[in-house]
Amino acid sequence: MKNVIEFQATLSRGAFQFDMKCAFGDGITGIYGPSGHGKTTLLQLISGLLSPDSGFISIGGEVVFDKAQKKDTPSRYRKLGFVFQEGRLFPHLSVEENLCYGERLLPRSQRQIQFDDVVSTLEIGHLLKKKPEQCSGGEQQRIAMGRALLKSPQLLLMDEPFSAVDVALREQILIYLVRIHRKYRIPMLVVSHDLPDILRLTDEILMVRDGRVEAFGKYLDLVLSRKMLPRSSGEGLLNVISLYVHEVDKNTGITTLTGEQGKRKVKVHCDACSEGVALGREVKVSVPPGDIAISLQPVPNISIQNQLEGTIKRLLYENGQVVCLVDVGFPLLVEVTSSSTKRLDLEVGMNVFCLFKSMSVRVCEIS
Ligand SMILES: Nc1ncnc2c1ncn2[C@@H]1O[C@H](COP(=O)(O)OP(=O)(O)OP(=O)(O)O)[C@@H](O)[C@H]1O
Repeated sequence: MKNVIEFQATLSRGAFQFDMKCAFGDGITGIYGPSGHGKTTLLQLISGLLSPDSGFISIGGEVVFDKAQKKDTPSRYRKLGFVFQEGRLFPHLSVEENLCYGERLLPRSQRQIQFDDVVSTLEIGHLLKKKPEQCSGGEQQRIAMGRALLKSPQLLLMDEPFSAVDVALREQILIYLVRIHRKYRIPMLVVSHDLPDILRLTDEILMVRDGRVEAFGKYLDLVLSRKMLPRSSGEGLLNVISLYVHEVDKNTGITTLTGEQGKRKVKVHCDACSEGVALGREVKVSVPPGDIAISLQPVPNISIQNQLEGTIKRLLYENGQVVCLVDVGFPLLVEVTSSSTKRLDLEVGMNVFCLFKSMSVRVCEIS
């Protein structure tokens, strides 16, 4: 995969020292880390809102900052779109004028993304004549995304796009972000301190701590290399699995999803799949590792519908909790207490059943 962004920069802000080197490809990368550790600073440096003390930044092959060459392209000339936490729309302009704001800075020849196309992708056509204050939080976020897209950017930067909205709207914003990425193939850097939100979008994660890159890679690799184990119980981890719609039972509302994993067919029941999802469609679902129980045998006469058989591949001990990686045809992370691990004599190589309710399976993306 070609790197779209090459980044190396230092910045001193009082006691806070920022020093990062990283490169990003054309997919979605989640920037994850605790509050105050430099996630926003990274985006601000890439966008030109802040100037590094030293370093080099290139976007899409174009050098936008090079301390040695005294080059520092002003933010408005960098080919990127920035979506802030709270949207930051111009209150005195209509939605339509807000959308056109970014586009207007571009010569016509460089406008690769069309206004009507963006309006229909983000479903904001009915809002065009309104003022931002007359729009809901989720609508304002979509307008901000539209404004960023209409700059025909080579890169989209999203700083906590979910934090100012409630849970239901978060889901919607996630869906629009995936839609934008699929349609326009613009690389995205998405900052969040909520790991599940990031994982619903991507498994490519840059972990930031103390102004530095703590780790960078695929989510499961980071977990298995112990770089991303929860520091406290209930924090963070999530299974995100791609499956296909196999059957929808209209009477019970239960959807059966399947995945062809090697020679095995794995079935997962879920009751959150929206009506009208066509058979055969690919869906991404999430299951929290803490919602999964381990049993040594299948359990008959129980309401729990999902009982996936698999083999324990790894046991990772952290803070009295155990994260167990079970291969059920796909890798499944399961959180168990260390006392249960002892009681069941769980070991690598054992055959087990992973039990979880259909209600624990949440759909996070329908392709
Ligand atoms: N304008 C500023 N002047 C001086 N220091 C600042 C300024 N803005 C932020 N900082 C400091 O820089 C550090 C990194 O801040 P940054 O906003 O990048 O963190 P973050 O990881 O994005 O946090 P959050 O998740 O809370 O947004 C913090 O210690 C913060 O106090």
